[in-house]
Amino acid sequence: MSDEQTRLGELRDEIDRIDQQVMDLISARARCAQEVAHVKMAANPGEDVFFYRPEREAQVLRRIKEQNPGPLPAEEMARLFREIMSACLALEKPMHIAFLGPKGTFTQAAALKHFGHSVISVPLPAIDAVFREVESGAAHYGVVPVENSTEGMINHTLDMFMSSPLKICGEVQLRIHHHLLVSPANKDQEITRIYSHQQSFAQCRQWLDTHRYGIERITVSSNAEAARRAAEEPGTAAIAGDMAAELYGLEKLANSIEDRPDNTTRFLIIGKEEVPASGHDKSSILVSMRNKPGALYTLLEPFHRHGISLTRIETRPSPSGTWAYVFYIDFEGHMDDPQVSKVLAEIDDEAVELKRLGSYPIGVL
Ligand SMILES: O=C(O)C(=O)C[C@]1(C(=O)O)C=C[C@@H](O)C=C1
Repeated sequence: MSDEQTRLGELRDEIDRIDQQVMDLISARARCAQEVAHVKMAANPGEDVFFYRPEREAQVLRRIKEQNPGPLPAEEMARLFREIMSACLALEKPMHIAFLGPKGTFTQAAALKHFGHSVISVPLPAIDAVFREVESGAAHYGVVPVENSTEGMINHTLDMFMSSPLKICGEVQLRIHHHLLVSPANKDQEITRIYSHQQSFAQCRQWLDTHRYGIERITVSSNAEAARRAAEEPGTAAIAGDMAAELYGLEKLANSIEDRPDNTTRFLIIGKEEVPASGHDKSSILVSMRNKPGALYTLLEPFHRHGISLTRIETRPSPSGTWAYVFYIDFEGHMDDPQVSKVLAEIDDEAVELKRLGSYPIGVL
């Protein structure tokens, strides 16, 4: 046996021993999570038990990132623990997560990034259908896109909060990489049509104008639908992401064709519960102000005075009348924080309506 083979043998024996220890420790952790479930059920007999604890998960993942000794990158270590916690939660209670489908969309990728792969993910055809699924209790939580760094807000999601009783329980950001995809059978054929979602065409506009100018662009309901069509129709391609490419067995003609290298979409987790503070949180509100001079100043000034940072403000037309507006505001902090409570109390005095959409941990992964 060569020196190399001897050394490899020793190292692999060591890896086997470590794997056994890792497995024993993960199993001990899973038994602990089962015990946690019993404690939660005993404390709330006959009631809805919230097994999923977003604030606790955020704290665990933050600690892992802070204390990771290397050589694995902190992001990678957090992803491994994300999956371990996901499997532990599934032992407590299998979670049904509704998302804007079909299968293979970026929203599904976001749902799996946030909850891990041990959930049951349920594709639905529209944003309002995701809200309804969670409102009816058919799904425990929902995942919907809310804004893209290139294309701006997804107004349909914002507008749903005007009428829905659901709360925002979390957020997750996903780097969006679009690829030009073809079926292996069509690889050498001339492409005469490209399918994609309207947002993806917008995010790849310059690349398409430079590299595929003049080829017909056909807008469909999702990237995954575009990939499905490209898999079936000769002479076509799709612009979609990795999940859709994998699902429909497509090959990449061109990789990461989004115009902006930082192209990112933010998604919201919606559910029925209010989430306690995790120590690093964000909150969202909807406010409708009287239409009078200085209304926007009156709304924003308390945030400035109490030292609360706004992370987003959007204006939407109010459903109640012409030229009336609703402000959608995200800010740092939790609604239980004394400073935040003061700001909201002041706004409440001035606003026609203030709706608290929820406080939730700032996305960790
Ligand atoms: O701490 C809890 O409440 C648990 O249920 C345990 C645990 C975990 O595996 O760490 C599992 C699911 C929750 O979402 C949060 C954490």
